Amino acid sequence: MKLYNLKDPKEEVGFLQAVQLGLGKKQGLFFPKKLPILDHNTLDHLINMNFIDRSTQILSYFLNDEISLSNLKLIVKNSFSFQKPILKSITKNISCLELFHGPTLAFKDFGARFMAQILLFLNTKNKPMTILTATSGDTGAAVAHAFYKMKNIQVVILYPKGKISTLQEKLFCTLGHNVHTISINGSFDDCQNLVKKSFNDSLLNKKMHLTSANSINISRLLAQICYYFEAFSLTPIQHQKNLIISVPCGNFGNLTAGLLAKSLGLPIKNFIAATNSNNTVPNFLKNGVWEPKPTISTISNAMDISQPNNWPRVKELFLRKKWNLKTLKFGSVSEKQTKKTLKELYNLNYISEPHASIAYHLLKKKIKKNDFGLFLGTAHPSKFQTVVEKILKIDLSIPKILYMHNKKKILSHTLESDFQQLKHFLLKNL
Ligand SMILES: Cc1ncc(COP(=O)(O)O)c(C=O)c1O
Ligand SMILES: N[C@@H](CCOP(=O)(O)O)C(=O)O
Repeated sequence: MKLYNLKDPKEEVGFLQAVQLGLGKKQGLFFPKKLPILDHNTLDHLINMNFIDRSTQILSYFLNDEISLSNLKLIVKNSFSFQKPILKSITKNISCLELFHGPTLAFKDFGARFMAQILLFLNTKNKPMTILTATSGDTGAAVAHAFYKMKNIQVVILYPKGKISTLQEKLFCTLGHNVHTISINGSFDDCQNLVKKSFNDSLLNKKMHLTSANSINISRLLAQICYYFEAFSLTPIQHQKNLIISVPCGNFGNLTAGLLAKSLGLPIKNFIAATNSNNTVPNFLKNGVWEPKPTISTISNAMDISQPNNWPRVKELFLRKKWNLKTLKFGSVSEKQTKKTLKELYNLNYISEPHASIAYHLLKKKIKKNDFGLFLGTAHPSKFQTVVEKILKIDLSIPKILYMHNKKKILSHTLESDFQQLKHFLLKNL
């Protein structure tokens, strides 16, 4: 697959090169030159396949010029070697697609583990690499666990100090070995900007061979396409033609993957881009003005992002497919409404968490009479134990992985949101 740089379209790279580079020149994102389209028969056939075989097939439409089908199958098998997505019925016409049954209890496991397997496949020449990643809570753990103790790989994770949940922090900041965690006095957007500045620094790049495991990296997004096909396949057949998917959005990687699935031909009727009060995209879709404001801290902390990184990819896809951006549904949900919705879901016998509740609220608001709606369950409620227990006035049972990590000591360093400080730290300690 050839990809071009959205900021400098003359820069073209292959997929394996894009994975290693992360970002292109001028901090531009890579985007596929060709967007495969599947015919009805192929789609029907795919929908009836099992998750691993289908995912291999889907990824092969993009990657068959660089990875053989048998290698790809092995990569996919090793990446998605955990519980596949589950559909939980909430009301007559709304279900939750739970994507949080992987090793770190969030949807990020799909993309992070796929990227790790791709690098493992590539790393035949024992070339050392440093994975530099920013997290607002869940990417950090998924990346740390996917690359933990991997030969020739160092992982550096930046996160906003005091702005992620305790259990999220424990899950990736207690590992040690090749996983280095740094809490930054700032927001997630500050962390993401530090990552981008590092890519621009020739000394850091030369010494550390940097790449990113954020959704900047195209490998993350390709892997995430696969569970949209699973969502479709799990949807009762009579509802498949009226399927609406509500996506809780932060960096907009998940929505981009869903739109890529649609661009392949998966007949998803509509998407809802659901944000918390960090509403740069809803405001843009409303009035056409791109005006990121300072990041606001909310109880859906993993979505506290005001400069969503993948928006240029969403815009490019709409342009390339000649889709009208006005057809994308959207909304921003307040803290008060998020809490109210979490209680509402609980009264429907479903324990959720703030991110998915935001998606559910907007889905309920926008769904039409004959539609069938899915909202994405992006993280396990127990990752937000304190908040969920306080709002619902219940005790949550905690999965073993969180319980084990919670007993361990946090190993993070703290830095200011200052590139020179970070650069000095990296050159000295890694
Ligand atoms: C639990 C949860 N929900 C939603 C999101 C938003 O996803 P995206 O950044 O792909 O828009 C994130 C983080 O990204 C998350 O961790
Ligand atoms: N919400 C994310 C933020 C980073 O998003 P990514 O998809 O670009 O890695 C997180 O949990 O860290």
